[in-house]
Amino acid sequence: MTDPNRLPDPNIVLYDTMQRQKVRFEPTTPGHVGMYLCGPTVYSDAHLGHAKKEVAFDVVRRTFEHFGYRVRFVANITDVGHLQNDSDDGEDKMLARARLEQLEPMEVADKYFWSFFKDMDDLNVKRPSINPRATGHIQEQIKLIEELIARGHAYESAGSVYFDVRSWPEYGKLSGRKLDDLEVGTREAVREEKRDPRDFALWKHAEPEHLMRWDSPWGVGFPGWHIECSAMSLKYLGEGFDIHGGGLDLQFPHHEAEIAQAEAAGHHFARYWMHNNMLTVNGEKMSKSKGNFTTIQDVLKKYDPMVVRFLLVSSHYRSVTEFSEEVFDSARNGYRRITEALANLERALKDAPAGSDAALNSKIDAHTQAFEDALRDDFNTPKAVAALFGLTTDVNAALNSGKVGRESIERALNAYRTLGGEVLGLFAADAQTAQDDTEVVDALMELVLKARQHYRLQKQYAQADDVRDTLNRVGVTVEDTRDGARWKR
Ligand SMILES: Nc1ncnc2c1ncn2[C@@H]1O[C@H](COP(=O)(O)OP(=O)(O)OP(=O)(O)O)[C@@H](O)[C@H]1O
Ligand SMILES: [Zn+2]
Repeated sequence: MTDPNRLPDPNIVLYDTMQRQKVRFEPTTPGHVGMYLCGPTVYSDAHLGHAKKEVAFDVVRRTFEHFGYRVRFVANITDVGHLQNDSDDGEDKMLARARLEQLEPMEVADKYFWSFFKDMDDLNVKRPSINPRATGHIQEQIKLIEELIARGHAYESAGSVYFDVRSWPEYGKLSGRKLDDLEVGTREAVREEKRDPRDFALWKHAEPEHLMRWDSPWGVGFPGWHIECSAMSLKYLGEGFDIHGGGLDLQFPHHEAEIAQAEAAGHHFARYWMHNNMLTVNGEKMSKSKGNFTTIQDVLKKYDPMVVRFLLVSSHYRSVTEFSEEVFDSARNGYRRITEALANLERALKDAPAGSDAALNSKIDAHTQAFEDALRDDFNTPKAVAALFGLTTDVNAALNSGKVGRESIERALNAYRTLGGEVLGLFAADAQTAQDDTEVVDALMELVLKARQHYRLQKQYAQADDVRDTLNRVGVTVEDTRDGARWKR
């Protein structure tokens, strides 16, 4: 178990997209971390790409908690304002889906909100401390837009309000884009409403057929996509909060717009920016619009959720994760190696002698240290997983060489449960499953070995060898000792 009295670790380093380098994390409030993560637009089932992002930031959160910080993790739900093609015109993604499924827009939002949380629960992603929805924060968004108008950074036009990018020279600082190089993607009609085609919508006038609508100082309308995140992160995390996260593809325009909206209104925004890289299929980003996606639920029909999570943490959050059957198979084997060592330890604990094994203890401590150092260095999960494999090799060697003292077994079990379980989140239901399986497997093996013994006593050696060969084929070896037959895998 993570020590609940551990003092906040001052040596956590993270890659800050804004500063374009690794920097040491220094919290605004000592011992606390405020994190905001851009959540899903709830109009369809989540795919494996979304899982990469959620698991990546779940590990960031768990790492801070492990290192003695109290984390407030805010992740929003976008249920209005995200227009198709991420631009300022086109239909709202929620409304398009509502039409397709013949549902109320809020029914669509709730349906996919719950399916998203079911997926995340399955993947053992911790629930956010606060999970604000855009439609529940219309007042906060209107207030922020009013502040921007008052300061001369936004203007009303035909019932919509736009952010005036020319009034804010820092626009582009996160993504490194120059205003003059930006493409202009909107239709002519929308362009005519804007002073500059690159201005983006803060509030949109709602046509009579538009179902999601609210009163505002500028008439009936709905908020733009970006404004919700500036308003809700500041509301729940306060000025100059610590970390803002999201997918690399959100850097522009979404995060750029979030920063401009908050800072131009006079607020201090996020102090560190973290972005996860993409999950790819044949080298291309998995995405809904490309149609090359596999939903999390479809993946879970075939693979254990903990194997999926293991696959995701086996690559770094800032690296691309390529998705294929082969990658899954190797993740399954890797994950099994670790859970089998855990099960072997649990089995060994039952009749472990008292005492401790100094050599094994120091190996366990060294692997724990390597694991923690890896995570301190920009949440390097592949290196942390390598430390778990190192632990597994040493644990297996010790168990195979004879009886290990109870204290050392408990120390190893604690390392697995803390590092693999609490920090990487890899043993959700499985810690239980591994234990249940162990009991079943033990009972079955006892029966099988009894049957083999019976054949041998009857001098039916061919049958006895057949039992042993069959077990060998599935990786179980049988040893005949003076105390009877023993098996191991
Ligand atoms: N393949 C992916 N790998 C990692 N993160 C992803 C991937 N696809 C989407 N995300 C992240 O999930 C969040 C929501 O993405 P979004 O709903 O736009 O998904 P999408 O499949 O890219 O949809 P669309 O193709 O319609 O843009 C974003 O933060 C995005 O960065
Ligand atoms: Zn956002």
